Amino acid sequence: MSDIPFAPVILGDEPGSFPHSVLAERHPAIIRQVREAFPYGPAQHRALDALLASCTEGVVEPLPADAHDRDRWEEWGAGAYTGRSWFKIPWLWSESYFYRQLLEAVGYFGTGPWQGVDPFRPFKLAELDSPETDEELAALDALSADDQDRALLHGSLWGNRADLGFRLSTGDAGPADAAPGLVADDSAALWALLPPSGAGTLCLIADNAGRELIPDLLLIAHLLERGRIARAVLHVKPYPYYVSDATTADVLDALRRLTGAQGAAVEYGSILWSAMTDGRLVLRAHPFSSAPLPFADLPADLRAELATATLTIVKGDLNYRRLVGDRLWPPTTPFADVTSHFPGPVAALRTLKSDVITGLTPTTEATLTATEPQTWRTAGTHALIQVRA
Ligand SMILES: O=P(O)(O)OC[C@@]1(O)O[C@H](CO)[C@@H](O)[C@@H]1O
Repeated sequence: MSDIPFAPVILGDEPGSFPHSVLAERHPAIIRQVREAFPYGPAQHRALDALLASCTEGVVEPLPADAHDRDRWEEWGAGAYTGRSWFKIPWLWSESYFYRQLLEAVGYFGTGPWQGVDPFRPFKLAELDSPETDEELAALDALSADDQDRALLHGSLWGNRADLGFRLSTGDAGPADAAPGLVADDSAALWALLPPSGAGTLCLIADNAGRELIPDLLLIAHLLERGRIARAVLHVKPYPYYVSDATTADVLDALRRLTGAQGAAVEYGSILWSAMTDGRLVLRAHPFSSAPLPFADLPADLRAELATATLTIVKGDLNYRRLVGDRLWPPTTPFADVTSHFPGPVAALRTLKSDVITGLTPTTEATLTATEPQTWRTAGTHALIQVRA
């Protein structure tokens, strides 16, 4: 990465900027929603009050002395950021730490009865049970064999619009815009890495549960069934994160949703069920998956594992920020340059929901800037498929 231009790390300290609005508005809204979603007791409400005060007007507070992951967070930078304003440290770090502290407040990591209760589960289940999910599953019945590659890839890509944290503060994404929906499309390179009769392994670093995870699972089932891969490793979060990020429990809920559906969805569900049973589909919930750090800092074990993959698909906006670095790159910075640290071939499937962007052509950047100067980076109305082989 030495010959690529310097780009500043994104902070949340500029009023009016997207990162500032996430810290100042989205996080308080998430605390409010979580508070209303469960009959939490007085101690949990007090802890949520304290988190609200800390994250809006206060400073980063340390984890409890006996927190199981206190040392890990020290390694991830807690020593440097404790005592500082949430707005004046890297935005990626602030956001991740917010979710860690929110789980602390509701007792997720405690030894009491709320241990392991996902504060976002009601939102995730509502989405999984929605009529939109029914429609998306029913649409599988109409897919011809020739359409499946493209439709399932695009289903997984645009499924990334279904992000509950995003919708909490903005409402659903709007209609398609003047500039093309796809701002970069390396799908030919992606398919070239996954030829029929492939014996390789796909790693998919998942993003959201529900209406994003279902199409991710459908894509995996399709690739296994078509023989484009022999094995898949699905990386999920070790604990609830960014409201809707997928955990193991969410994968199981999604799988049950498929097997309990009708038509083609059931067949996809049973492909996945048997692949999990016989070891062709493996789940991983590595602690680094919810680390506040870019993928350039992958720990050695995860780096070695991803190095063996035929292809790693990195889903979603947050994972894109971690893949290329959460920095204000010039939009035409080559994607291959900013992902040269990654241990193997990598594809990003992402709808644009934050300021980070790389790999655009000058023409695409100019069109977007001219037609949608305020919104193209963050509104979730554009998407990209970028590949570094
Ligand atoms: O990773 P995802 O689900 O696609 O998006 C996560 C997101 O909604 O959260 C961040 C702001 O909180 C942004 O990176 C992005 O807009």
